[in-house]
Amino acid sequence: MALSVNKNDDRELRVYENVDELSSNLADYIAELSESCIKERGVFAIALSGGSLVSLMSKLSEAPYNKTVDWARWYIFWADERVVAKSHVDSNYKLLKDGFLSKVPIVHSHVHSINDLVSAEQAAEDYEFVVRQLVRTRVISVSEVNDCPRFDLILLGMGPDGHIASLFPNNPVLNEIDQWVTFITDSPKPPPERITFTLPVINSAANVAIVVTGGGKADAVHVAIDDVSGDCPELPARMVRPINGELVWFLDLSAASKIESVKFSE
Ligand SMILES: O=C1O[C@H](COP(=O)(O)O)[C@@H](O)[C@H](O)[C@H]1O
Repeated sequence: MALSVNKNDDRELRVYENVDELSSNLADYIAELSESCIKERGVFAIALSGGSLVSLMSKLSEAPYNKTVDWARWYIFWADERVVAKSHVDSNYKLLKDGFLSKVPIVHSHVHSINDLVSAEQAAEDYEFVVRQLVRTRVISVSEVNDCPRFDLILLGMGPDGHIASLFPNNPVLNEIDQWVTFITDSPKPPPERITFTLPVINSAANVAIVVTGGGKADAVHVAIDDVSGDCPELPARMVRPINGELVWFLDLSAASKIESVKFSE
C-alpha cells in the first residue's frame, strides 16, 4: 500500500500504487468483514453499486476467497439500480451477475434485485418493501440511532461528477430523509430512470467503502475529501458520513493525486 491515513473525522483513506494492488486489498477487506459479521450475526448483508466497482472486486471470486468465504450466509442488495430489463447492458444486476454472482455459490433467494417490470417510482417502493421485510427478520440489522437499515457493508463507486449510487449533484433526492429507497427519472448519466438508496440509509451502514480509480476522478476526490472553501456545491460523495459506522476510501494514486491534505509517496 502506498499509504493509509485516518483523517481526524472518522474517514480512512487507503491509497494504492495501482489498480491491481487496490483490487487485492479490496477483496481482503470484504472477506474480512464478511467473516466478522457472520461470526457476530450469522449473516452478511452487503449492498453494491454498479460501474467500475464490479471489476475492481473481481478478485473476490477467485482463490482463496472462492473457497474460504461463507457464501451461503451472504445477502445481496443494490445501493442503486437502473430501471431497465435485467438482461439490458445498462443493468447493474446484469453487470454484477456476469462479473461476480455467476462465479460464486451465493444462494439464489438471497439475491435481492429490483422489480424491472414497473415504473421507477414503483420499483423504488417495491425495493423499500423488500428491505423492510428483511429488517423485520433481522437479515439486515437495524440502526440504534434511527430506524434505518444497518447494512453490514455498502460498497460505492463514484462518478467524475462526485455522484455515488444514483445520488447526483444538486438533485433534490439528496435531501430525502423519509424514504429508504427513492427514484429519479432525470439522471444526467444515462439511463435516466433509476432507483437509489437515500443518504440516511447509506449513512446508517456499519461499513461504507467508496472505491475510486483513475485521474479523471481526481478533482471530485479532492472536493470530496479536502476542506474546500468557496461556494462549490455539496458533492454527494462528500455527504457520505456514517453516523455510527466506518468509512473507508479505496483509491489508486491517480485518483488520489489532487488530495491536498495528505502527501503521498511517489
Ligand atoms: O451510474 C452509475 O455510476 C456510478 C459510478 O460508476 P463508475 O463506472 O464511474 O465507477 C456507480 O457507482 C453507480 O452504481 C452507477 O449506477
